[in-house]
Amino acid sequence: MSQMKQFDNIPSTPGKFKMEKSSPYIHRLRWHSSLVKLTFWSFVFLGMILMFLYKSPPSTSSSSSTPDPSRRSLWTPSWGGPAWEKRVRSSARVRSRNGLCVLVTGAAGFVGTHVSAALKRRGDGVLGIDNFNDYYDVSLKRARQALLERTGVFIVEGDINDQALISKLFEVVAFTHVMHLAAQAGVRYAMQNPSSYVHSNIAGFVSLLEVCKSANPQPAIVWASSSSVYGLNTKVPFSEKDRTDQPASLYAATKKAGEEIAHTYNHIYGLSLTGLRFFTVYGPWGRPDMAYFFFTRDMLKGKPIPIFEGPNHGTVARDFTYIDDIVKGCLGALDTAEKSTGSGGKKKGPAQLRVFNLGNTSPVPVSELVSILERLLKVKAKRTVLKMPRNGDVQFTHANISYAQSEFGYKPTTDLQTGLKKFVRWYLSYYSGGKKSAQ
Ligand SMILES: O=C(O)[C@H]1O[C@H](OP(=O)(O)OP(=O)(O)OC[C@H]2O[C@@H](n3ccc(=O)[nH]c3=O)[C@H](O)[C@@H]2O)[C@H](O)[C@@H](O)[C@H]1O
Repeated sequence: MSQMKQFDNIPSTPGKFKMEKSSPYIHRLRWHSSLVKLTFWSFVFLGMILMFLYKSPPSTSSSSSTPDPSRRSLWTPSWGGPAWEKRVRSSARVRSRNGLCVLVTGAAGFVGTHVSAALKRRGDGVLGIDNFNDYYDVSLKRARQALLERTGVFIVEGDINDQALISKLFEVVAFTHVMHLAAQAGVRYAMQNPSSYVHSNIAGFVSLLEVCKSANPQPAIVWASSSSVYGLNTKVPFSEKDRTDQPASLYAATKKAGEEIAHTYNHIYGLSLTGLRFFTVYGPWGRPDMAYFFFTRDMLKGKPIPIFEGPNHGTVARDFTYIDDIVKGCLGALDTAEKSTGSGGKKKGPAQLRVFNLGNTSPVPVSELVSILERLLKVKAKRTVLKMPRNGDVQFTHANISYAQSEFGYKPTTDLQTGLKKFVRWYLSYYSGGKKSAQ
């Protein structure tokens, strides 16, 4: 303590320290005190170095992580080390004969959670990765993570733009498949934060493909495109053969870009790539930014519900698709994905390139969705009819699913009434008793 006092007396700004003429005794005293100071600071410095080495992951490569610059980063990269690798290996271990070994990106997301759980249930090896960004309520993502952890799925916290991390995962596990679901979703939010779409849906996808093309063996990749690529098309139902060159939102444009990028990596490197055009997926553990979710929340709070209508009071409708049907489609696409043909970054022959609609084939007007919710919640909605804003929305979507049906027997079986019933049951139990509040 007395020693500390001595140090306290030393001016902290060396430039302001005034040297005085002094006696030899004082000189000796100063010299002695300098030695004590030097020893003390050496220990402090050494301690800091040891602390730093202890805290940092053994792999130096994590320092190259590049979280989304446009968004508050809620995770600190911490990966690597024997214990971490053991968790990665154990989560990805295949437990059934001929099972797949799948890296699921966006595993704490809505579709990612359901697909990961379904794969794990069949005995496939599953490892998740998610950056836990704050686009919507992070606690919901954490709850999904906890759910998956209970089934033995480990989610690595990291960004798909972190090539060092993804490469490390491929070093530790020879994934046979990648289910790529990490994305910046939402058609309207693109007006507020355009760069987050470029970061996740374009740069992130390219980063992931760069690692996949160099992996040995290369995995087969199934990834989430979107019904929004049909943009301003008016011919229904939407078929994979239709044009997709008039997107109505930046979200749609980045998904369309993803389809072109997939073509390139398939062509140059022999990567097997399957894009799935999801049609307004809904269900338990869903995304709070989607209409069915926040309509439910706001109706329960007695708040008004903005219902969009098209020109001339035209109906706005969606081919709402229940999550379990989407999961079956994802598994079907994974199971029928052929192997990539390249190795070590070199193409050896032509590889599979596919794109499928995964919809429900029966569009429902948004006003009808609200009526179903009214019956299920036993609440009268305060409807406010608004003109559909020109910020990314399209008036209707309707999938032709015959291609997915013929390739892997895709056949949706859940109508909106049944699916919403399951969603509402989940919603009420998840947010029960005011323990958690929907944001
Ligand atoms: O298929 C997709 O690829 C996309 O599906 C989803 O987009 P959308 O179909 O637009 O879903 P969602 O916002 O729930 O609006 C549903 C309906 O409610 C109407 N809607 C919406 C908001 C509102 O305030 N009022 C309203 O009437 C609105 O006009 C619409 O008719 C995903 O979010 C997107 O990430 C992507 O996956």
